[in-house]
Amino acid sequence: MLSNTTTLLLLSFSHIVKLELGKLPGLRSIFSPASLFGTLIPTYFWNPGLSWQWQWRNQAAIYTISLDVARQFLFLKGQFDWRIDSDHANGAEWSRHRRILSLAFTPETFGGLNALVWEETTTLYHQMLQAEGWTRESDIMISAIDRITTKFALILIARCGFGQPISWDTPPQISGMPLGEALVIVSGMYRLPIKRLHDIEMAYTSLAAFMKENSDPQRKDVFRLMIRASEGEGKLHMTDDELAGNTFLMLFAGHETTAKTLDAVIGFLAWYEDVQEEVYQEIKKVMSEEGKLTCGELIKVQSCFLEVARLFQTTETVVLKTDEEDGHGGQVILEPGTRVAVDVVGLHYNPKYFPNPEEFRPSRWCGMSESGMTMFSVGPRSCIGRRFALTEGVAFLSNLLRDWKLHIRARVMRGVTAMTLGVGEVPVRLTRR
Ligand code: HEM
Repeated sequence: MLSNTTTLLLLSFSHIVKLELGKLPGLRSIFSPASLFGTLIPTYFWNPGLSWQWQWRNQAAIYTISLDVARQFLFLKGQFDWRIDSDHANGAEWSRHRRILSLAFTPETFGGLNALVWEETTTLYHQMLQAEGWTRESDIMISAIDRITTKFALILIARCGFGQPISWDTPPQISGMPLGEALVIVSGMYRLPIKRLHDIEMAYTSLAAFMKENSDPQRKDVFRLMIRASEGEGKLHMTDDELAGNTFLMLFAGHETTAKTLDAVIGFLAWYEDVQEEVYQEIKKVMSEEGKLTCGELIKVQSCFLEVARLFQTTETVVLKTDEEDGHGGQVILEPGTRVAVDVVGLHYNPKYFPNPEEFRPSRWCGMSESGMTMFSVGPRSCIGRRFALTEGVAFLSNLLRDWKLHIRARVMRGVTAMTLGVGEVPVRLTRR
C-alpha cells in the first residue's frame, strides 16, 4: 500500500516537474543521483542514490545503454559535462587541454611511454615487496587489497606522469596530509554546496604548487608539458588555475580507475582458480629464466583486466550536453541544451554486445582492437590514459602472479560506489609459488 502511494506520488511529481529531460517520455525521479539528497539517501526503488547504476543496471530509463546511440553522441562535437579540467573547460577549452596532454601520451613519448610505465611498475613492485616485508614471507593475508593497489597506482602516476621521486615507504605530504588523502578529500568534498573547510581548499590549491616544486625540470612528462604550457604564451597557454585543475584530474583519473580495476581482477582470479592457472601458464611462457618479464604480449592477462573493467566499469556515466543554441542543426530530436547520459555500466551489461553479461569471461577480449575497448569510452573524448592503464595493469598482475598464488574464501566482489564504481573490500591470501 505504502509503495503504491509512493509510486503514485512519484509519478504525479514526475509529470509536474519535467526536469531536464526535454521531449523524452518516461518516469522522472524526485532527486537527481548527483544531488545532495540523491547522494545522502540510499538507493531505493524511488531514489536513484549513489549506487543506482549498479543496482538498476538492467534498466535504461533516460540514460542510454546502447553503444550505437552512445557512439552517435560521443562522436558529436557538442558541449560536455566531464572534461579534462572539469572547472573550466567548455568545448574549445577542452580541445586545447586535450592537445597539450595528448603530447604526453603518444607511444613515442619519453623513449616509449609503455616501456617507461612497464619499467616503473616493475621497480615499484619490487620496492613494495621489500617495504611490506613480503620478501621474507611465504603466506600473506591481506584484509583489503585496495590498501595496496590504491597506493601503488597513485605512486605510479606521480612517478611516470609527474616525475615525482616518490618511494613506497615515504608517501608525500600535501599541506600536512598524505597525497592520497588529499586527493580523496578534494575529489569527494570540495564540490559540496557548503563552504569547504580550510584544509580541503588548501589541499586542492597546494597540489600543483607541490608538484611544481618537486618535479624534475629535466624530465619531459605530463606535468612538465603542462608547466611549459602555463609559462608560454599563445594558443596553448594554460592559466595557474587550469594547471591546478588538470593536475588534480590527472592524478585522480590516473590512479583511482586502475586501482579499482586491479582490486577486482585480483578478487576474480583468486575466485576462478582455473583462469588464474591459465594466466599463470601464459606468464611462465614469456618470462626469462631469471623470471624477468618484459613489456610484450600477455593477451590473457590483458583480457582479464579488460573483462573486469567491463564488469565493474569505474566511470559509471558519461554525460554530454547538446549544443545550447541549435541542438546540432535540428538533426537530433532532443531539445537544445538537453543532457544525455551514457549509462556505461548498463551498456557493459547489455546482452546485445556482451552475451551472458554477468559471466566472467575474459576470452571475449582476446584479439580485441583498442578502439573496441569500450570501457575506455569511444570518440574524441575517450580515455587518454588507456595505454598507460593497460601497461600498468598487465605489468602489475604478471609480476604478482609470477610470484604468488591468489586465494579467496568467498566471491565477495559486488558493486560499491565511492567516487567511482569498485568492488568493495577484497580480502586475499597470497602464497608463494
Ligand atoms: C582501468 C583504467 C581506466 C579506465 C576504465 C578509464 C576510463 C575512462 C573513460 C570511460 C573516460 C571518458 C570519460 C568521459 O568522457 O566522461 C576516461 C577519460 C580520461 N581518462 Fe581514463 N580510464 C582509466 C585509466 C586512466 C589513466 C591511467 C589515466 C592517466 C594516466 C587516465 C586519464 C584520463 C583522462 C585525463 C581523461 C579525460 C579525457 C578527456 O576529457 O579528453 N585514465 N577514462
